[in-house]
Amino acid sequence: MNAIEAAGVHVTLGGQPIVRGVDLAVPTGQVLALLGANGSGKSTLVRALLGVVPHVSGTIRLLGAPLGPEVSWDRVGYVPQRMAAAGGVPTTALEVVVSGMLHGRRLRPPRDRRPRALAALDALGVAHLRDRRVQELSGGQQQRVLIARALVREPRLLVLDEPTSGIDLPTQRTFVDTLSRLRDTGTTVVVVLHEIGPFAPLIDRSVVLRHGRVVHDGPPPPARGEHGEAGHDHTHPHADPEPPTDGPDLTLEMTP
Ligand SMILES: Nc1ncnc2c1ncn2[C@@H]1O[C@H](COP(=O)(O)OP(=O)(O)OP(=O)(O)O)[C@@H](O)[C@H]1O
Repeated sequence: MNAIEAAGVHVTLGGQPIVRGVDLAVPTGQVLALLGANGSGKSTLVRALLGVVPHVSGTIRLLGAPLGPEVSWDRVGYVPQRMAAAGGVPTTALEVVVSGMLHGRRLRPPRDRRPRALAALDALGVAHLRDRRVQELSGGQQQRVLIARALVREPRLLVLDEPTSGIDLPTQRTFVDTLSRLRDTGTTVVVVLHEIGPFAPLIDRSVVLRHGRVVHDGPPPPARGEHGEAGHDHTHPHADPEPPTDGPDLTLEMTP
């Protein structure tokens, strides 16, 4: 079975086409890296796949069910790129992680919530921050709390949007180890990255977006330091050049 099955997905934001006809089938247990320049549509695509932003056309299935209430959301973990403003409500790191155990059909956290949340924080090296307000944590610390919130669900599908931005290298390695263990249990992982970096040993497949379209789908590009190899320029955080804005796409894509 495919953990994600998307066909012909188009997303429009602010009147602009951002995702332009993406087909993506991710088999259960695969670890897929989604790469592309800034603005190429990576975040928008994963948000559409999870129903966070609407798609204007195409079909999406997650864990075998059409996007909607039939999806087993309790088994889907999502780490957004940034922590949404908590609206001034004081929330501790532990409370944020406990919230990861809630979903539409379980509005009360399980009895063992505290040890489970603490174990998840500990796996990311931030157990000592459990009682701190997340608003007062650094960006990297907040990011680790968000990852812990996604892991505590024991997801079958885990989607991470640039999870290691603002996280130091030793912690990135610890996180990659945690992900390896998840992969060994058959979890499907989709991770948006700028650089494959320490993730290299984990990645089974890479998909590169450009102007909201898939321009590469296959083995991961070579690691850093191999400049000049095919695919190299797509994996760096340069801005995606302005896409063609009018007329039939095909013609304009070919305009020099
Ligand atoms: N809510 C929105 N309204 C209008 N345009 C948007 C909105 N959100 C994103 N965009 C535009 O969509 C394009 C793709 O953005 P997206 O965040 O998906 O790219 P990305 O590949 O994830 O980039 P980055 O690597 O910088 O995170 C950008 O040009 C962005 O300005």
